[in-house]
Amino acid sequence: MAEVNNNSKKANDLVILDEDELNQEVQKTNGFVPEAEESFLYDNALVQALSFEHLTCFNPKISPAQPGMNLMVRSLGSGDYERGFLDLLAQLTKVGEISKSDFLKRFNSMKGCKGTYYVTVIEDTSTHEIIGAATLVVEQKFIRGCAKKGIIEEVVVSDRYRGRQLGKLIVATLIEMGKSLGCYKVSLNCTDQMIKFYCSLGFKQEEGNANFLQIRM
Ligand SMILES: CC(=O)SCCNC(=O)CCNC(=O)[C@H](O)C(C)(C)COP(=O)(O)OP(=O)(O)OC[C@H]1O[C@@H](n2cnc3c(N)ncnc32)[C@H](O)[C@@H]1OP(=O)(O)O
Repeated sequence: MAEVNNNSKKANDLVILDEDELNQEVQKTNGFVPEAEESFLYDNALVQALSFEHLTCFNPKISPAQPGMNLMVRSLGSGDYERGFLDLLAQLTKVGEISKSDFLKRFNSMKGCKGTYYVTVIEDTSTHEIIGAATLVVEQKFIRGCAKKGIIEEVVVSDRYRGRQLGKLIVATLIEMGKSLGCYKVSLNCTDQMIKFYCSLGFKQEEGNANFLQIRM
């Protein structure tokens, strides 16, 4: 549900739209959503509540609530298209041509899968640029008494901000988020070169179970 300003009525009239109506409004405006109406993929209170007190891998200490001057760790927002979120992802892999309308359709579809997609970003609040991102996907299972498993994907820090612990910060944020959401484990796959980085955050290669297989379509 979202509140939008309905200009055909009085200027301050607000109406509540369901998901389909919101998508129609987005199409009418070619994807543009005024900043005042920004919505977030998940509740930002979840990030702010995470404690990093027990973590020893940060020197100096930083946390999602205190990531450093002019930085903010939060959920992906509907306005992050303009803040360079996709340009940042392009530093990780191919992104392709994505219009604002495409972005918002995918954003709303993810938001509709409540409790599944936790795309998390770091914003430089002095420039309003997205300079770090990573995704936690929470997979629901039948095994282990209907358990939940977390998967970390698409970890990237802007090349202008690397070496400032922000990669560790965003991954540790998603690990702690997975814990607080009740995941029994969190996994990821990465290149050989990145193993040391992830092991420094507690990931382990399990003997006899460290293979990652795929078919590319
Ligand atoms: C599951 C996945 O998504 S895997 C894909 C990972 N992402 C990428 O490869 C995209 C391109 N790379 C990046 O965006 C960044 O280099 C990141 C996200 C990997 C690391 O971001 P940074 O903010 O630079 O990391 P941070 O400053 O927290 O570094 C922490 C440690 O990891 C090490 N490290 C950082 N990047 C790398 C790397 N590419 N390879 C090996 N080690 C690395 C650092 O040297 C540092 O080690 P130290 O604590 O011993 O000094």
